[in-house]
Amino acid sequence: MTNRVFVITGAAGSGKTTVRNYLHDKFHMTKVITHTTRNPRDHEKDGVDYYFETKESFSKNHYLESVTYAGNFYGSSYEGLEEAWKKSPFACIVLDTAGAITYKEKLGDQAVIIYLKVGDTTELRKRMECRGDNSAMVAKRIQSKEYLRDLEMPVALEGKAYEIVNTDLQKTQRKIDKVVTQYLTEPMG
Ligand SMILES: Nc1ncnc2c1ncn2[C@@H]1O[C@H](COP(=O)(O)OP(=O)(O)OP(=O)(O)O)[C@@H](O)[C@H]1O
Ligand SMILES: Nc1nc2c(ncn2[C@@H]2O[C@H](COP(=O)(O)O)[C@@H](O)[C@H]2O)c(=O)[nH]1
Repeated sequence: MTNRVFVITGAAGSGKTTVRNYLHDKFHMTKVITHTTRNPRDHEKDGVDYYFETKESFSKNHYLESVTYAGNFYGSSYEGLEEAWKKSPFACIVLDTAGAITYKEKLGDQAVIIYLKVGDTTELRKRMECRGDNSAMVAKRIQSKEYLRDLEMPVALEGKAYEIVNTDLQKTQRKIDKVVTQYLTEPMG
């Protein structure tokens, strides 16, 4: 089976992490843990949700791609992806749209991009607040140019990504199942 990485992208609060966890639980995909300099949220653990870094330690890793998002650095390492593929042929990762574009450019068909769409920005804000995000952080995030950019599928991903509207989570899961099944059942190359 060809190694693939399922890249879940979309705006903050659109449900990327929820879908990534579904891919892990249902299809046993290995999660690629990324690196960030932002502070952990209350429930987040180092090495599980992210590798939490200082600016100095962040700069020492070897990244396939890295970005600045709402004033913090984020990056995904080559080693993280290779390690994930040693455990299972299908890996999954959560990235902003800039990272998703880079994955598609660098990995071609090995990167399966799923863009989650939630058009209602009031709903996105509500989801972040319900998740327990600090309200000052939410206010900063929704004013960031990266958040505003990720509200729409980027032109560079048109025709190269699956777009799934994530309002009803059960419907989303069914659509995700259809996408993944195509790759599970493809003939040997
Ligand atoms: N379809 C849905 N309907 C309602 N709530 C949802 C849905 N999908 C996810 N959520 C909830 O919305 C909140 C945000 O989801 P999640 O953390 O997965 O988003 P995210 O895109 O990873 O966000 P971020 O980029 O800010 O980390 C969570 O509390 C999650 O349980
Ligand atoms: N391009 C990358 N984007 C990443 C990476 N790790 C996470 N992210 C995305 O950043 C924003 C903000 O994340 P948050 O956890 O602070 O809400 C979100 O869109 C993530 O998907 C990465 O390594 N590269």
